[in-house]
Amino acid sequence: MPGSPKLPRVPIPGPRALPVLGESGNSFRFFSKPVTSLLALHQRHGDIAAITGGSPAMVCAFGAEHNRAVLGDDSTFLSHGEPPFPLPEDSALGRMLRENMMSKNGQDHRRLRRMLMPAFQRARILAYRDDIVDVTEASLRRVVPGGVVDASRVMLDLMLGVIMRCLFGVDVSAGGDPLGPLSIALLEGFLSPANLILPYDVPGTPYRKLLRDANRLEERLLALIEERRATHDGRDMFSALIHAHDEDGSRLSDVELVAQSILVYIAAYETTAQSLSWTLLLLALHPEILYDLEDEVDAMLHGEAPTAEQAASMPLLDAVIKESARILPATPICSFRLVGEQATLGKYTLPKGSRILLSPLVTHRMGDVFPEPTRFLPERWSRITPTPFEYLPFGAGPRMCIGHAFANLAMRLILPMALQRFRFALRPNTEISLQLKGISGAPKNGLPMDVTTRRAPRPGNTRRPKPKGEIRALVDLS
Ligand code: HEM
Repeated sequence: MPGSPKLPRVPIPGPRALPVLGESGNSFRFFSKPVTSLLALHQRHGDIAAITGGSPAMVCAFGAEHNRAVLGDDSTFLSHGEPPFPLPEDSALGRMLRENMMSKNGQDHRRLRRMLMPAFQRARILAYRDDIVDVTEASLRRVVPGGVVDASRVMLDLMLGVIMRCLFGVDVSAGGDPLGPLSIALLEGFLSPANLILPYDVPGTPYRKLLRDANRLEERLLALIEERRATHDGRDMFSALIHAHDEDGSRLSDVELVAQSILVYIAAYETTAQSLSWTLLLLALHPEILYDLEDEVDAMLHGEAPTAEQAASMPLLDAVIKESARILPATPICSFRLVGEQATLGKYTLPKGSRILLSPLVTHRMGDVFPEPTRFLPERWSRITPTPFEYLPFGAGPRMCIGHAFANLAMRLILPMALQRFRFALRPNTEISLQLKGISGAPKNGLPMDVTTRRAPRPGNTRRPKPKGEIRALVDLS
C-alpha cells in the first residue's frame, strides 16, 4: 500500500508484485476490478491470500472461520479508520472523519454504539413506515413509464429522500433543504479519485471544494441541532441522537452529533439503494421469479402500500431479498481491519500494522453452505439457516451494521411498491459490471432498464435476457 510502513514478509500466497509499480500496482489493479479480483484471488490462492504474495499490507480472508476470528475480536482487529487523504487539524471534514463511530475503537466505539443503539431499535424503526411509504410514493410518481430509466438512479434518488426524511426530518424532493445537495456533494468528494491524488487546499481544486462543502454541511447541521433542541418534538433519528444519553447521563457533543449523523447518512444511502437496484436486476434476469413475486405482492396488498406487518409477512419477498444480498451483496467487501498487535490468522502470524479485508461476496459463494452458489435460488432459504459468519450482508460481531433493521424495513416496503406499479426489464446485451463506491458495489454504467406500467398480465414468455460484462461470472443465467 502506498505510504504504509514497511512490514515484515509473511508467506501468504498471492500474485507477484507487478514489475516497476510493485505492491502499489497490485493494489491499483485489484481495486479497479474488485469483484473479479476477489473471486480470482480466492480461486487461485485459497481462504487466506494477499493482494501481493508475501505482503501482509493487504490480506484477504474468506469463509466463516476467518470472519469469526477477525470480526469477533475487535480488540486485536481494529476498525481501519485511516482517512483516505490528509485532513487539516481544525476543519469540519477532519471532525466528521475522525469523530465518527467507524473511526473509533475500544471504549470509544462502545460508548458511541451504546448512545446510538436506542435510535435503531426495531420498535423505533417500525415507526418510520409512514415516512418511507410517503417518500416512495412521491418518488415513484416521478418515474415515467414507456421509456428507458436508469433503475439504479431511481433507487438512489428514492433512498436519498427516505434517508433525509427519516434521519433529519427534512424534505429534499423540491430542492427545499440544502442538506440533500450538500450531503451528495460530500459523498462525491469522499469518493473522488482526484482528492486522493491532489489533496491540496488551493483555489480551484476539488479538495478545496470538499473542505468548503463539509463546512457548509456542518453549519447546517449545527443549526438543525439548535432547532431540534428548542422544539423537542423531532421523530427523526437525528432528534433521537440529540436527546440520547449514556448511563451516567452524559450526551453526545455537537461535534459527535454531526459526525455520527454524517456516518449514518453515508452508511445507509448507497448501500440500501444498491441493494434495491441489484434486486431489480436479479428479478429482471429471472422473470419466472419476478412474476411469482408480483402474484404474492398483489394477493397480499391489493394495490395498497404494505403495512410494516405485511412487509414482514411475504415469504417470497423475504427469500428474494436474502438471496439477492447473498449473491450480489451491496458491500462485496464489508470490513477493512488493521492488526493492532501481532495476531494469528489461520496458520499465519500477522505483524502489527497488517491490513485485512473480508468479503461477503466470496464467503456467500462457498459451496458447502450454499450449494450451486452462482444460481439465484430464493427457494434455498426455506432449507438453510446459515450462521452470522457464513452469511453476513450486514457484517457481524460488535460492529455489525447498526441500521440493518431500517434497511430491511425500507427494502420490504419499497420493492413491493415499485413492483405494484412497474415492470423493469433489462435490454438484451446490456453491459453490467461492478465498481466499488466507498464500500458499496455499484453498477459501473448504471442499470438502464425498460420500464412499463404493470397493467399487462403475467406474460407467458419467461425467457431470460442475456447481459454482458462481469455479471456473467457472478450469476449463472443458463
Ligand atoms: C442494505 C443496506 C446496508 C448494508 C449492506 C450495510 C452494510 C454494513 C456493513 C457490512 C457494516 C459493517 C462494516 C464493518 O464491519 O466495518 C455496516 C456498518 C454500519 N452501518 Fe450499515 N449497511 C446498510 C444499511 C445501513 C443503514 C440503513 C444504516 C443506518 C440507518 C446503516 C448504518 C451503519 C453504521 C452506523 C455502521 C457502523 C457500525 C459500527 O461501526 O459499529 N447501515 N453496514
